[in-house]
Amino acid sequence: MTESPAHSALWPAPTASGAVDATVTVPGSKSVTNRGLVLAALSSEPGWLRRPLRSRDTLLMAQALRTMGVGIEETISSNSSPAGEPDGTGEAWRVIPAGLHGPTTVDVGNAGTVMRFLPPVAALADGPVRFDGDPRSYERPLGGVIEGLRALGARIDDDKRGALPMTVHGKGGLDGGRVEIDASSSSQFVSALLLSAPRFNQGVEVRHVGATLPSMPHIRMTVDMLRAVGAQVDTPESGGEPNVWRVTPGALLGRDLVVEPDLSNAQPFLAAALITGGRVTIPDWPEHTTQPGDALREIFTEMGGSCELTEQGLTFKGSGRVHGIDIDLSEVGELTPGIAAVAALADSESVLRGVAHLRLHETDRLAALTKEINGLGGDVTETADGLHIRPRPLHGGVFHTYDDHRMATAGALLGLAVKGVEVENVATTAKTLPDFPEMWTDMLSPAAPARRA
Ligand SMILES: O=C(O)C1=C[C@@H](OP(=O)(O)O)[C@@H](O)[C@H](O)C1
Ligand SMILES: C=C(OP(=O)(O)O)C(=O)O
Repeated sequence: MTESPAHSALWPAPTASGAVDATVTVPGSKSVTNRGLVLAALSSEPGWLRRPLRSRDTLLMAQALRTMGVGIEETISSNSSPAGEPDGTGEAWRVIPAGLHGPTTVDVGNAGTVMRFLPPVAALADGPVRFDGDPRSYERPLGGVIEGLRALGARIDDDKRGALPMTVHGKGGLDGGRVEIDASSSSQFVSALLLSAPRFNQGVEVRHVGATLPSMPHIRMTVDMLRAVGAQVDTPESGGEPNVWRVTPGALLGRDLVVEPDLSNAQPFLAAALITGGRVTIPDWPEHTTQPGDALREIFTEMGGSCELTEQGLTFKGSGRVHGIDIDLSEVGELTPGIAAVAALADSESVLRGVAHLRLHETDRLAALTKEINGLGGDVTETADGLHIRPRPLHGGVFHTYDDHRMATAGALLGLAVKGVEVENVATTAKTLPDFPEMWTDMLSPAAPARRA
């Protein structure tokens, strides 16, 4: 299977020579793009995804759907609306649903969204679909999806019991019904079963029975996007039982979806304003969103900045001071590496809590952040469910990334304030933000041109 390239190349992280002042256009959301692709593929009519994210995770998703029979046409123009009118949105993908079929093999890379969202789709296909991916994908939790699908009527051969690689023996449909799963290791188990559920014969009732459930905004995103294509979903928030979601069977509509910028990928740029006491504007920041990255407005304000949402986008200003923070990040776990990097440069200690499940992300993020920040002279300790960060004067050195895009951007952040930081394999940012090194350099250049992704 395709593995992320083993780059040992070192990228000298640029030091900021002063306060940054830039406008940075951030490409589309990974989470929205990959949900949009799955829902469009399951619809009863063609649909459009505009400004999709083009990165390793989303190209793997598109390729996997294609190999199961779905048509995905990529167009890059300013004239790509269904009516042929100029719409100015640039890249657009037209998704043409078709009968899903095997036999085929899906490469999940190390994309949680691909390895969790697609097995239920494969259960609807006619024929076997083999799932394989990067070595790390074998270690990431999948039990809730496998056991959940079995309970709903699917046949799955998982050679290693509860993990990849595995084969889903699709029968062209799935009974569906009630299922209990423990999604404490990943909210994506719940999202996965909900996304395909309108196509299950009986829909689904998913009951989460574990002690904790991370990343609730991502489950809300799943529910919102299902409703936007015509699905009927009952949730705890809509008066249902706690930890229970129900999806009614029914046809999904082909829609025209404009993908929001990825607010979690906006994090390093906002953090640059905070660390340097500068100012960064992110155009197209949505007024309302389910993306967890929206929480950065509050989190980085508490850490010493201020922000304003205008027609130009979100403008975040640093004050020249960076404060530590004591915070439960369970809802927004994917923001942890960036927050940890900022916290290591703060004027007081930080405690980051509620993120034990990060040990099973792209890498063990708690161990990796501790080791790499301490390798530069920091003082970070792992707790049972997070990190305790005591800022210390840092020095240069190699910041290892463990094939984790968010480790690479965390290293770049430290490099802004610390001379001689070299980020190993910055190319791993291709998972969700292939242009990161170029965008970072542009942000730091005196002219700081506004880039259109
Ligand atoms: O559903 C999604 O799009 C995601 C859910 C979260 O996963 P976990 O609940 O496994 O943390 C998040 O960390 C990941 O980056 C994207
Ligand atoms: C945890 C992440 O990704 P994945 O979708 O692979 O779980 C992430 O992007 O921080």
